[in-house]
Amino acid sequence: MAAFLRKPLKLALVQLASGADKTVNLSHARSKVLEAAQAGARLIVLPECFNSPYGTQYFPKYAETLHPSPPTKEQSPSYHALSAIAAEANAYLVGGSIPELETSSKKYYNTSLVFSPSGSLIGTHRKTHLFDIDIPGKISFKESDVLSPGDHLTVIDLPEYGKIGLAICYDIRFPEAAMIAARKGAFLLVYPGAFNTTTGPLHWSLLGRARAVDNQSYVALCSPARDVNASYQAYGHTLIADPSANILSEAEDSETIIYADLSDEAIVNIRKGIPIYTQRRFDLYLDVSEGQN
Ligand SMILES: NC(=O)CCC(=O)C(=O)O
Repeated sequence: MAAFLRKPLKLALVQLASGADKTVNLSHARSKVLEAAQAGARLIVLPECFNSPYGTQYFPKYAETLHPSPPTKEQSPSYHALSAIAAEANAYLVGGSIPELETSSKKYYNTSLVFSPSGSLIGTHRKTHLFDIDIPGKISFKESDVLSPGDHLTVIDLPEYGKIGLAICYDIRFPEAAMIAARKGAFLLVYPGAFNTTTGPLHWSLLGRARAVDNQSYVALCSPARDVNASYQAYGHTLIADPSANILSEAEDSETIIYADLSDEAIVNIRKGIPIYTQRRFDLYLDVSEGQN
């Protein structure tokens, strides 16, 4: 069986505490990413909306312009900070997500930027499924009041290691995207996310483990730390599941970094033992990865 993960990889997820001041958030993210790199992590992940509070009222205020690429420092301080942090850490960096304003269409997106250890941008993902829910008496949220959905699924090649699938938070509820990334060879599915204290306890861990067991891939969910004074309280519980859907590491709700050592053997062994990859019945149902480039 071909290697999915070409060599062992230490993964770090930073459950970052951020507030209203973007400059402070960027500088705090830098110190936590460097701490993770110092501990040996070579792939480091930040949370959804890592440099701002999360909420529709905040997206326009914190939005940055990413096109034409590369943007200027004025257009996107976060782009430049993340690029510099990745280079300083000498690690791959999934820069959580930031609100993006595409000036030509005047549309806002929830966008993740991924940088290589040399600080080059190697991938982006615009959240494709917007978080529009209404659970009476509990939580009502409508990202689509402000945001537009992305129109691409995202798989990124980390040359020394292999491929990762990247999506954002609510995207995890749609198993097709994860399955497509895994069938394209992703060893890891990464979700910067910010579930809340209603749906978090219900589904966060379940969804992480579900995507792992469906796809026999590693899964990483990276949340902001909970801020009890925020209008939207993130669930926290950043976690890493292995390809057998065991939780390798899980945070509580305060700021922390969690780590896991990923290996190809864990993927190969579960796929040998429970060979769903060769048992699918595409004569009975569609292969969702068919036709996806
Ligand atoms: N930021 C998000 O997309 C939140 C998703 C969420 O909480 C959910 O239950 O799904």
